[in-house]
Amino acid sequence: MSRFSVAARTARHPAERPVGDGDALLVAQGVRKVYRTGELSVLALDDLDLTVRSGELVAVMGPSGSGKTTLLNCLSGLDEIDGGHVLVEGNDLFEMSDHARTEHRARSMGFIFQSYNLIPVFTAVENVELPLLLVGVPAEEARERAVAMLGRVGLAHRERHRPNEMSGGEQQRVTVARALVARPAIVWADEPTGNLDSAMAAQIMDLLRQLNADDGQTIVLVTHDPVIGAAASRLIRMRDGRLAGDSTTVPPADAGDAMRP
Ligand SMILES: Nc1ncnc2c1ncn2[C@@H]1O[C@H](COP(=O)(O)OP(=O)(O)OP(=O)(O)O)[C@@H](O)[C@H]1O
Repeated sequence: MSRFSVAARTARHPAERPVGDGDALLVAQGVRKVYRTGELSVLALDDLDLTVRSGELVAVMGPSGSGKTTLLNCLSGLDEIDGGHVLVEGNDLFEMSDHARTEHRARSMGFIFQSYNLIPVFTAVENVELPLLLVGVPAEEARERAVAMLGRVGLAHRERHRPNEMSGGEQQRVTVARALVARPAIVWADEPTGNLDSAMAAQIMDLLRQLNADDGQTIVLVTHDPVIGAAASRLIRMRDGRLAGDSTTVPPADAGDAMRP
């Protein structure tokens, strides 16, 4: 077991949301997305159906241009769709006003991007507490929860560091802490290990696996890396805007360790 796994276990929070009961958390039905540029149009999602259950760790793979990032952006409500429905915890994202969708996203979703997207003038703990402050958690409680979350990702000693004072792997662990601190229903990650070397990538995936296993945190991640994909509990393959494969596996408990060079 890695030191991150130990930290995650020993500093565990009580779950604030019932998890892992196999209920459908997200249901996408007949989702279509068309990009139009002048006369050209690209059908990026083609009548796509997908159900994600509470507690799943889903990897989305597929060739470049197959629609992985579009799927993430549309199913999280970051981008508009051209047809179909996306229900998150029973709420149809695209029947809400833009304002309501933004609020719903802030309360029920966390995001991890390849490029970290941390606020450069904020310290690690200020970055992590931000999602809590945005949904009205009192400052003192937000700070306590952010500090605890940084401990869980193995960064207690970096609390007061700014992003440019941390390694890429450390910055990505801060973004993991920021994405999970509010215990969102679902965390979306687009190439979360894309900027990291293989050892750092393995640490981040190990951390995500541990948070998924300990808290039942639902995570959907897009990756090009077959090693990362194999460490997920469910692997979805995309081709031409459609699902081309969907397999559920139970990776061995030490899959994270096996990824390490
Ligand atoms: N903003 C956009 N405007 C026009 N076309 C777009 C836009 N974004 C994506 N596309 C097109 O939509 C299709 C799906 O793109 P998407 O980025 O979702 O694929 P992807 O599988 O994530 O690719 P990659 O692995 O290269 O990141 C591609 O044909 C792409 O060229």
